[in-house]
Amino acid sequence: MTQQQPIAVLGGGSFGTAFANLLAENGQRVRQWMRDEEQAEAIRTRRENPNYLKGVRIHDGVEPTTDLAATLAECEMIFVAVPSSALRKVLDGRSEELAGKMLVSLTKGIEAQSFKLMSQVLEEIAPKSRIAVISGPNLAREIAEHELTATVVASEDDDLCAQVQDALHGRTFRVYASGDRFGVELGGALKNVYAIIAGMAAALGMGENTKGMLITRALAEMTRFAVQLGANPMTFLGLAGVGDLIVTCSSPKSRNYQVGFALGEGLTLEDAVARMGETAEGVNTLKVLKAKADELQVYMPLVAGLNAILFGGRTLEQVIGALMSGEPKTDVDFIPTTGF
Ligand SMILES: NC(=O)c1ccc[n+]([C@@H]2O[C@H](COP(=O)([O-])OP(=O)(O)OC[C@H]3O[C@@H](n4cnc5c(N)ncnc54)[C@H](O)[C@@H]3O)[C@@H](O)[C@H]2O)c1
Ligand SMILES: O=P(O)(O)OC[C@H](O)CO
Repeated sequence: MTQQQPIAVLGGGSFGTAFANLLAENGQRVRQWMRDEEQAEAIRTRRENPNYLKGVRIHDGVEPTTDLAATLAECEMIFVAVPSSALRKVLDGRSEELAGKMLVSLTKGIEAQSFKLMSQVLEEIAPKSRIAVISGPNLAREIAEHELTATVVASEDDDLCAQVQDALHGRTFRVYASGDRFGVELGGALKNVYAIIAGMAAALGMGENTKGMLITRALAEMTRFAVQLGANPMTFLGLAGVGDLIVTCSSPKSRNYQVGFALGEGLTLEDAVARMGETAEGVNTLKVLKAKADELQVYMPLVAGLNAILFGGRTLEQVIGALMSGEPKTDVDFIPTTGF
């Protein structure tokens, strides 16, 4: 009998660890690649990641490894969970090793210079591979602790979506499919910026009305931007849009929210990021998003306001004042009535 082929997860952080465990709990053999041999050895011997998701037992079906070439050679389905700043570095030059493989990005970020989403970077690095993305309201710790969770796998390749659904579906994890890879991935990247703002608002003790306004106007803003780039606005009404926006803007477990909270408490951006100690994609996304919104002339007052506070020397009070006294606007003006 042939042995079932292992599945790879690239990344030794919170999300890579949560996904490796999820797959192993579904009966898959998993190779979790990470760069740090000390961390891999600790997982091998203690069955716990020493740096992330403390207290979560790593399933025996997860084999940590630092051998990337062997991992890519052995696995057909490869989940990528390294930060956006590292993805290109990790896989560049491996086009032939990745040819024909199923590559699924879990990374929610935008490349700084190119404004490419991570699946677009994967496409460039590995043009002969099959590519999908996963995005949704998916806090790593909640997945690892078996809170009921849903996500979206998006690809133009229906068979790939079905195979990913098959690998991930379990008692506590449900996977919806979508053909809108760009919209799903863009939603996951953009919401991180608004989670920083929501964290700031929470630290300042702002009310529930404020939270409702913030999340709804954030959805308006990100959808307006996405439509300008040609995305389907309906995708933003799904799990990878409003679903992820709600969880990330409401939860102190979100690292982007934590950075915002620390900023609201008066820490500098540097100290806020250092105190949190994990990846907060929203900080880099904010910079590239602000530049792109300016270039495309898309009205994004929340992005502009946060950018002015973090990089423009404005105070929070000044920005709130400007946002509240802006010219009157229409409520739902961001979904075109035709064309989609
Ligand atoms: N944690 C979550 O709840 C969650 C949920 C959904 C999506 N994501 C996305 O997953 C991606 C990874 O986030 P995370 O939560 O695992 O981050 P993390 O901070 O928990 O871990 C990042 C990991 O990447 C590794 N890394 C950094 N640079 C590297 C490099 N050059 N080569 C190899 N490894 C490198 C680090 O050593 C660390 O193990 C992010 O884009 C994030 O937005 C995270
Ligand atoms: O911890 P964050 O802020 O990176 O958010 C995690 C996930 O993206 C939530 O879906």
